[in-house]
Amino acid sequence: MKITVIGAGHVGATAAHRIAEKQLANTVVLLDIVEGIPQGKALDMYESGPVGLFDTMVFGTNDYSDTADSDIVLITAGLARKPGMSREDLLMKNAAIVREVTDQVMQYSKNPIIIMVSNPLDIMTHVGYVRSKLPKERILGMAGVLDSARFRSFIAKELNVSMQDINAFVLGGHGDSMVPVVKYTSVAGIPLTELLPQQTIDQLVERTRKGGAEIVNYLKDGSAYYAPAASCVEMIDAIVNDRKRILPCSALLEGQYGIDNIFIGAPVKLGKNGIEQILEINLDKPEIEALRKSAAIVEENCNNLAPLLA
Ligand SMILES: NC(=O)c1ccc[n+]([C@@H]2O[C@H](COP(=O)([O-])OP(=O)(O)OC[C@H]3O[C@@H](n4cnc5c(N)ncnc54)[C@H](O)[C@@H]3O)[C@@H](O)[C@H]2O)c1
Ligand SMILES: O=C(O)C[C@H](O)C(=O)O
Repeated sequence: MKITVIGAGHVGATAAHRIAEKQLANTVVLLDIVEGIPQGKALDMYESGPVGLFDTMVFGTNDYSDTADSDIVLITAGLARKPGMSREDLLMKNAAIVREVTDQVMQYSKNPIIIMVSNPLDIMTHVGYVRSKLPKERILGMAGVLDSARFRSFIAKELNVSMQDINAFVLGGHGDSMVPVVKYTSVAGIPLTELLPQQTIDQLVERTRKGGAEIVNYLKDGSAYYAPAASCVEMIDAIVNDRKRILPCSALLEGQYGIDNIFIGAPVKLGKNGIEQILEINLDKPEIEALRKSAAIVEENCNNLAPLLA
């Protein structure tokens, strides 16, 4: 198993280290446009092997030929937002980067599974899909696992219970219009609505929607990376170990939920072939409307990018 991580910044480097530590691949390639950074970070990671107890080969490069025949490619290259910015403010610059990166990746790997991370996430996943020409099962975006993890962590803190017992789904686009689905949120199988008053649930939902901005406002010069990297690795683990996990991921919808030809967060079954199924769960009317509204925002941004995608 060969896994390439494009972008040796905060998310990319943290994810590469976790992949190596968990021995999810024999080889991890870390690639960045900046010379020296991927080489130095990868060597540092590799040298942690004897004490971290892993044998994964990790190496850094600026040369795409080193990524040849990758099984999985995680794309984290691009700009991160600063306080006051929305993810959509990164659209044009990151679309140009993701386009170039995807083209380069596909020159050397014929049939990888690509996991997009760069923002604005759902739109960048669309860019990756159009440029890579991969089957829709083999390109997906990471956001729902992260947004759900944030929601789960806030619930665990509020109730003072283990995070392990909390199930939650955040669907929709990875932006302010994301859709935390309270109906399917439970603590050890007990519906959240039986454990917390609606007002508290509403506050946790709102905090989840603004979870990315909360971190950006603390960091000032970049965005979250520990929880994002952990979320990427959960998806990679599901694919590498063919776990058939049901996880919220940005996937190409073709009619599900009344949404067509748009990448957006939906529950998917993730295994060795990538997206093995998109689940169409029963949503209440306000949730369906919120999901479609979220999809409309993604669609509008994709339309703005049409000239760049050609
Ligand atoms: N989907 C999510 O939930 C999620 C979570 C966190 C971050 N992100 C996004 O991921 C991206 C990376 O975030 P970060 O914190 O790691 O940023 P970062 O600035 O720390 O790292 C980005 C890296 O990309 C590299 N890069 C830029 N252009 C490149 C190119 N053409 N080819 C190869 N590498 C290139 C940079 O040199 C840098 O090392 C941002 O767009 C951010 O918004 C998404
Ligand atoms: O908030 C951001 O810009 C980064 C990422 O999308 C996040 O949710 O942490």
